[in-house]
Amino acid sequence: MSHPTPAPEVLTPPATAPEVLLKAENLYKSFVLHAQGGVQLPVLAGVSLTVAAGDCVALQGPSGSGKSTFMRSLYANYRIDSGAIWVRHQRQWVNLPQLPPHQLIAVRQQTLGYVSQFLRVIPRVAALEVAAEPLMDLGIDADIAYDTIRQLFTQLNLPERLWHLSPTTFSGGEKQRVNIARAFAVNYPILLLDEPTSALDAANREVVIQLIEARKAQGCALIGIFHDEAVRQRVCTRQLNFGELSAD
Ligand SMILES: Nc1ncnc2c1ncn2[C@@H]1O[C@H](COP(=O)(O)OP(=O)(O)OP(=O)(O)O)[C@@H](O)[C@H]1O
Repeated sequence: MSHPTPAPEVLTPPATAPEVLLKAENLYKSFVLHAQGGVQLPVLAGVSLTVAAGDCVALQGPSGSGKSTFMRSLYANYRIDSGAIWVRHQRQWVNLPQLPPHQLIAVRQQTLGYVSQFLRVIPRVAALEVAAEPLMDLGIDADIAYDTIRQLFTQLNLPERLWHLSPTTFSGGEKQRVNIARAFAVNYPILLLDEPTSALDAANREVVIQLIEARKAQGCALIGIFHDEAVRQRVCTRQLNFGELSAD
């Protein structure tokens, strides 16, 4: 008598949650106005945020509620009063406020990118060089670095006649596109975006939305301030409301 062959067991792989790449814990930050009688201005009071690969978190809240302060603290531009900012850097967790300067530079070169609203320009340094600098700092071959930037400039519709000029005289939107090319040229695992489309027309806003979507799909963790609600709704997966204490 033959026995029925047991049906093979169907093995479904365990669902794995996206990897957490940044964890801000209980941030406190106040400004002390030394020139105005030492007045203390509390801005961040216990803000926490956990961001995983593929996430895009919008910082939301009224003007003056602390969005930029939080973002600058995440980049360690501002010293926080207390709390921790854990960043996944080269397969290890590092706490940004406690890093010695040379390690902070390494985190900013390899892991944590930042698109500020304003491009810092140096007279006589061409737009191509300004945008290629982060790639060159990583030791990328100059030909590859410049090719990457040419592609991004083309994608961002930055006229070729401007590429070899210093961005000193560029319009706001042209400077912003140089800044975006600079940050998107590197494959940072974490990207901070401070109003990346504020000076752009509709066509270039769309290009930036596509760049952000591509980064999300690659597993980048993004945190941004987007005053443009249409952009925010397209790219953000959730939001951190200032006034609330956490978005874990
Ligand atoms: N360097 C600074 N020194 C003193 N006070 C500051 C400094 N930076 C920000 N502030 C104060 O901190 C508070 C929060 O400012 P912040 O720029 O973080 O707000 P925001 O939510 O980004 O506002 P907006 O949407 O208008 O850009 C404001 O009251 C501001 O005056």
